[in-house]
Amino acid sequence: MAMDGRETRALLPKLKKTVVLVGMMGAGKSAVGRALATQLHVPFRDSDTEIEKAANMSIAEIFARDGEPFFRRKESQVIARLLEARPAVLSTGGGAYMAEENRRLITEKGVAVWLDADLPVLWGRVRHKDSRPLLRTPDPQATLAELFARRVPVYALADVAVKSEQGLSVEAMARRVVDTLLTRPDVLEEEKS
Ligand SMILES: Nc1ncnc2c1ncn2[C@@H]1O[C@H](COP(=O)(O)OP(=O)(O)OP(=O)(O)O)[C@@H](O)[C@H]1O
Ligand SMILES: O=C(O)C1=C[C@@H](O)[C@@H](O)[C@H](O)C1
Ligand SMILES: [Mg+2]
Repeated sequence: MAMDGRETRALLPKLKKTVVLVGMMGAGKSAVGRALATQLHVPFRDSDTEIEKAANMSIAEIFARDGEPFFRRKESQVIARLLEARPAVLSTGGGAYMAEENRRLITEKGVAVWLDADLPVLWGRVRHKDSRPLLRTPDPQATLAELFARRVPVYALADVAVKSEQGLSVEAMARRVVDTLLTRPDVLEEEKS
C-alpha cells in the first residue's frame, strides 16, 4: 500500500509460451524480437543466428556452399530445439514459416506472431543490405515482390498478426506486440508482483 493509501502493485507480464515471430525479410523479426524479449524479461533467440553460430558461417555462405535445402533442414532442427526451452522470444528466418511441419510445431509448442508490413516498407528496410542471399538477383525489388505475393497467404495462417508501419519505431512495434498478446491470456498475462 502506498503512503497515500492507494494500492501500488507492479504488473509483470508473464509469458506462458514461446513467441515465434514470422514474416518477410525486413519485417523486423530480429530487431523487434530483441526489443520484445527485453520488454518481457525473457531470453531472445534467432534461428538465423543459431544456424550461423553452429556452422561458423554466414547465411549467405551456407546458401552458397551447401544450398537452400540444407539450410532449411538446419532451420527446422534449430526451431524444434529452441521450442523445447522455457518460454522466450524466437525470431525465425523469413522462409521458416513456409514449411508445414514448422508451422505445426510452432503452433503446438508456442504461438506464431506475424509481423505484417507492406511491400514498400519491407523494400525500404532491406534494399541497402546484401546479406540476404535470396535477394541477390538482377532485380531484387521484383524478387521481394514475388516472395511477398507467394508468402503472405501463408503468414496469414499465423495465430496472431501485428501490423507494422513506416515510421513506427522498433520499440513501439514491440509494445504493439505486447499489447496484442495481452488479449491472449493463454500466452501472456499480467500478474501481481
Ligand atoms: N518498426 C520497425 N519494425 C521493424 N523493423 C524496423 C522498424 N523500424 C526500423 N526497422 C529496421 O528495419 C530492419 C528490419 O530488419 P530485421 O533484420 O529485423 O528483419 P527480419 O524480419 O529479421 O529479416 P530476415 O528475415 O532477413 O531475418 C532493421 O534494421 C530495423 O532496425
Ligand atoms: O526469407 C527467407 O527465405 C530468408 C530470410 C532470412 O531470415 C534468412 O533465413 C535467409 O536469408 C532466407
Ligand atoms: Mg532476422
